[in-house]
Amino acid sequence: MRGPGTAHAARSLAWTASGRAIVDGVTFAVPPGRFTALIGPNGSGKSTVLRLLAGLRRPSSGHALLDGSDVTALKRRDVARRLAFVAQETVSDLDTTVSEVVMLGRAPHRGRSATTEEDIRAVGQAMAAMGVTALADRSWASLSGGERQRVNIARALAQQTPALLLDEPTNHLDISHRLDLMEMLSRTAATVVAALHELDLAARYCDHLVLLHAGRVVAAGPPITVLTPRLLEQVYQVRATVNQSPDGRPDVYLAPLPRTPSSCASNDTSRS
Ligand SMILES: Nc1ncnc2c1ncn2[C@@H]1O[C@H](COP(=O)(O)OP(=O)(O)OP(=O)(O)O)[C@@H](O)[C@H]1O
Repeated sequence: MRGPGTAHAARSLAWTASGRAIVDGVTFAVPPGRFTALIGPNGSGKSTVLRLLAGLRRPSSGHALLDGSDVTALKRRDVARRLAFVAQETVSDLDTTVSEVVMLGRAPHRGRSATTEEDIRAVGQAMAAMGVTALADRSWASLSGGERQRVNIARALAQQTPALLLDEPTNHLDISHRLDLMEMLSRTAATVVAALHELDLAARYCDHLVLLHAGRVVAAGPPITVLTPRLLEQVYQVRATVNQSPDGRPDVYLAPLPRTPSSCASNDTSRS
């Protein structure tokens, strides 16, 4: 185990919207101090489960546990001292500088009191970790998508929580920043839970995967047990070749399923 990260768990979690079960009977445990990815196709419920774990959504039934307590029963400030959440979308027209955005991560620690040396140190370290120090005085509105993503993650790091919950943190990042981020998340002592689309990165960097499909858990465990050709075909409708690398991690190669004559006919609109 890497460090003193928090323990999170979903117990029979359900969330319903407009009469539709979006998350349905989801149960899994997040190993403390490890890097867990929620994977699954678009609309499978990854963001919803992440928000339920963060206490940002109230389950229709079941429980999201943070160190054994129902997260919705805890005070927001207590939760914000224990977990930082990075959302998928960012507000685009904030009239504020990058260093002010990162300083927002200190709010759970300082409340309304004046900025301390510790706040300044935490903000500086977080900006350095995400390579955004040179952007400190830039206006948020002027940043590119990838720069905003890195600043948002810096804000979460400045919160100095024992857990990081991130919704598609690699969004907008170029390949080198993606790898740097995954490396950092795999090394931190904090518990990390991230919704991810890149199965190759999940295979290489994560300790634990939870595969979701239509709001339910299809499989959970170490990457080698979850990223199997059978499960990937069943959930993503792709053909997967999986080899085990010397370090025991899966090497995943994905290709489209061969098209059957009937699927070709139904997709071909040029003759109609
Ligand atoms: N407030 C809402 N009202 C109605 N439907 C919703 C609501 N929020 C989410 N959904 C639906 O719930 C399903 C799961 O959404 P969610 O964002 O959790 O999926 P996801 O796995 O994170 O998807 P993606 O990979 O596309 O980001 C989707 O079909 C979405 O349209």
